[in-house]
Amino acid sequence: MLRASLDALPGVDEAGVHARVAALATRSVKTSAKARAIDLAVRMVDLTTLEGADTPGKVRALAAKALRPDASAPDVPPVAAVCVYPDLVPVAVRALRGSTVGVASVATSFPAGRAPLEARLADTRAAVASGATEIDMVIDRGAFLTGDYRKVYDEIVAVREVCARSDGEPAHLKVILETGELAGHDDVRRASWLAMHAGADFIKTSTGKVSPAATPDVTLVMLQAVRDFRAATGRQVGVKPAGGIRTTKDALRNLVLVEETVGADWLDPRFFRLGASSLLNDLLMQRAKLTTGTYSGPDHYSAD
Ligand SMILES: O=C[C@H](O)COP(=O)(O)O
Repeated sequence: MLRASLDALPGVDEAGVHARVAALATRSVKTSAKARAIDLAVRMVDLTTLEGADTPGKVRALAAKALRPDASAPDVPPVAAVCVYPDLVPVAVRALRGSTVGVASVATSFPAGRAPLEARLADTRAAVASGATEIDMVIDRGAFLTGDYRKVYDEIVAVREVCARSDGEPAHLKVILETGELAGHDDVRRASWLAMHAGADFIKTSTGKVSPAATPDVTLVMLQAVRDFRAATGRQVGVKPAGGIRTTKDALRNLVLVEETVGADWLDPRFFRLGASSLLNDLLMQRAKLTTGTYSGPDHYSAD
């Protein structure tokens, strides 16, 4: 049944996707709309640190930046969430308590996911128990590539179950497809539908540890999937490109893709996020340039 419905999906017109992305890349955002677009992009950032060398101090600094991205411009909005490894969730939760900024955690033995399911569920439970409000899980790409869609589906359902929180509001589940390891756009479409059928709140392109990561082509295919999934089921699923998004130009290009593919309903941090470790300062620099006419050097901002 699951396989039949995934096999029934039409193939992706790769050349058509590429041409559409190229056409949209020539769209410029008018200066009058640019400031608003940059602020929206800031509100959509999942400010990420996923390094073996991460420390509580680094996460506290990141949380401070998430709350007030630019110390010299209090009107810059906070970001959507900080994204950290599970062991650093308690630090982020303490630093962000009482704010609107979420705490996302990459559970399920990120980034490879190569651990027994029980270990991946325990990883997720621990992150949720520590207060994570969002879980970014990886799918089993090995199972997906060998066609074992049922296994991938069942594991997403199982992770979703342990996202339940004692306060009644389940942690939002973002399902990372790691598109750079899939076999092509047809796979991206199939994996998107599989994840959405299994209950994903968001589908996310990449871990940021594999190249290519969030290419505009892949993001477009995933946007088409969430659009068609809502038309078929009535449920609106979010999209999170992540990995390699570094510049304001990249961010605004993503917003154009959203507007032109799925429309204004997705131009909201509840339905579109930008997973990035080094984007925020460029957004702040471009924003300051619009207001003051000059660039502040990178030293003006604390590290992303
Ligand atoms: O989930 C987010 C990604 O790990 C961020 O990747 P990046 O370091 O290339 O921005």
